Amino acid sequence: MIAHLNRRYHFSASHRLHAEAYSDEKNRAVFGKCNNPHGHGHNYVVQITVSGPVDPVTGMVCDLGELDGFAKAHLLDVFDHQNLNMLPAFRTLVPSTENLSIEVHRIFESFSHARLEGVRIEETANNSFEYAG
Ligand SMILES: Nc1nc2c(c(=O)[nH]1)N=C([C@H](O)[C@H](O)COP(=O)(O)OP(=O)(O)OP(=O)(O)O)CN2
Ligand SMILES: [Zn+2]
Repeated sequence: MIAHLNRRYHFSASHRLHAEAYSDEKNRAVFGKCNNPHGHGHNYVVQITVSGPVDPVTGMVCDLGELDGFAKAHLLDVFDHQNLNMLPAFRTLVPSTENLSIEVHRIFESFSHARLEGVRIEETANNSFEYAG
């Protein structure tokens, strides 16, 4: 019996949407206020979905503690209170939430206690993005 487990994590980070391939003028035209050189911040909400057989003894897909420990070490300790543009993953990649979702998915592919089904990130109350690999 396969079940899905969803878990939400929160971190705050700043970013600037800016493509090196574009001129300053085109960056301003494409990204608007999000191209402000001083950046701006978000309180990101990351939802991780994993799946697996329900263990007949524990009744669990996986122990939430295992997922929380992985998220702390590989997500929260890496992204919280950081400037996303300065992180290795986004040195040459625009830190849009689409790209952030793909990066977080890449990270959680290494979680070994259940199968990663997808990543959903809320950037603001109005914007959310999903990536399922
Ligand atoms: N396709 C994408 N478009 C945009 C992204 C993104 O990640 N992918 N991100 C942004 C911004 O980072 C921006 O900060 C979001 O701003 P905005 O759309 O204005 O957000 P809200 O509408 O929720 O906030 P308001 O204060 O109501 O404007 C932009 N586009
Ligand atoms: Zn933003």
